[in-house]
Amino acid sequence: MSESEQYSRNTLMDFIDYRPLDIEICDVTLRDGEQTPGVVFSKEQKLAVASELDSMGIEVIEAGFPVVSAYEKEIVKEIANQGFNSRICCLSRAVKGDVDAALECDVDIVSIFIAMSDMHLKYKYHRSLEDMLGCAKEAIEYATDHGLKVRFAAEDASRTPVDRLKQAFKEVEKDYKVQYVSLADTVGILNPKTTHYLVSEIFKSVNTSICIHCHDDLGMATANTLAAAEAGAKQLHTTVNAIGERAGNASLEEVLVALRVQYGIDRYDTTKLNALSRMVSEYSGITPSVNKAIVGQNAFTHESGIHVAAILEEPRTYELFLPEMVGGKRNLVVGKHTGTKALKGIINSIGFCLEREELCALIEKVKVCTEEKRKSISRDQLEKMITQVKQEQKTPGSEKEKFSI
Ligand SMILES: CC(=O)SCCNC(=O)CCNC(=O)[C@H](O)C(C)(C)COP(=O)(O)OP(=O)(O)OC[C@H]1O[C@@H](n2cnc3c(N)ncnc32)[C@H](O)[C@@H]1OP(=O)(O)O
Ligand SMILES: O=C(O)CCC(=O)C(=O)O
Repeated sequence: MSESEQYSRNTLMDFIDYRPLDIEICDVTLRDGEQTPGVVFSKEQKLAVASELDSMGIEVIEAGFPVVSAYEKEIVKEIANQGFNSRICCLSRAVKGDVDAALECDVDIVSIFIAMSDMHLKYKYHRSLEDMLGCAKEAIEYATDHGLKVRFAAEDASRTPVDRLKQAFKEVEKDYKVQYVSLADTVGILNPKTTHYLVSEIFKSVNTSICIHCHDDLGMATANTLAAAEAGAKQLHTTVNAIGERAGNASLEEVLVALRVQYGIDRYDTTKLNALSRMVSEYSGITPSVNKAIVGQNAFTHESGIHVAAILEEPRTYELFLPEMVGGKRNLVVGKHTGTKALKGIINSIGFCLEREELCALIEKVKVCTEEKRKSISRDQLEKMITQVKQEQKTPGSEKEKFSI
């Protein structure tokens, strides 16, 4: 570890008793991500995203929900037959027809879900808990009898009594071989503490690996996913660019980078994250906000004079990790908040060299101009300004030209 990396470590982690995480990622971009209103991926697009996820080392890819349409089924089957290292999973209701569709797709795992919260039982199914659990057990039995591995997923788990979840998971565990039980925070009601409590309680009472599926309605999906991992969840669900129902899911980018910089898990190829984000952004038509962590346009963009001056000495002063780690690029912007050191560094980097007075004149011009126009200055505009300043300095007494951007 370099000296600057050492300085950049979160030493507060040393005071907390973290156990090493035993996790895997199940990326659900192609299923929950596609449930974003208006998003429809083509077969080629889903294959391209799956291929990138596979090459990054993502353990499980949820390729779709085959019963949704004939085309969806065809795509899931094609992804399942690519020979990826990632295991391929698909979604299924507790309905024989859905399991049949999964079987036709040659997936490795089928995720059979039911909700067991009073809310969903009453208003969605209009059926009793016993009835729905019976359907789930039948579907699980049918799937396992036909050689499918099964994840038993509790939709709306975060609004389901914990004892009810424990009981249901125990019953299923007793009679069937399921690979995972899954806890979904379907409406994003959890926070890191309640997530930790929920997962710890289930962890104590089951012998099956636990999955966590978080939504971002309160902006806590990534934090909750990590809290779940700390409480013993094995499989963490993510989507690229955090797309998904309503406010989306836990972001793949955030979870992978947090796992790396906070927990030392570095087996995923994070250098592909920015390219993958752009791919999903193009295919989904949804651009991440400029200040989105890791893949947003501003994630490595700096303007403030004090920051840029320090970054020119050592980027880690104002960057938790270097852009190369996530396939990103640093961008130093000239604008209202630019200082002399920053400006000098930036103009030197593009091949200009100014005397002290010229530099002072340039910075004044930059401030006036950006405050008037209320935007930063492009590279071309900067070069023109430099030429103007040089000209003005050569002919003292000449009237200063006003720069317009
Ligand atoms: C939390 C989640 O993300 S869950 C996944 C959500 N994803 C989707 O809905 C994918 C897109 N959906 C679709 O294309 C369609 O809704 C389909 C193909 C799944 C079903 O279509 P339809 O057969 O027309 O049913 P419809 O959507 O009207 O209603 C859903 C039915 O499934 C039932 N159902 C819902 N979840 C489950 C479940 N986990 N197990 C069993 N039945 C379920 C509902 O009770 C309802 O039954 P009903 O028709 O007897 O009232
Ligand atoms: O838990 C799962 O795997 C699926 C459920 C889901 O998508 C949700 O509840 O939001």
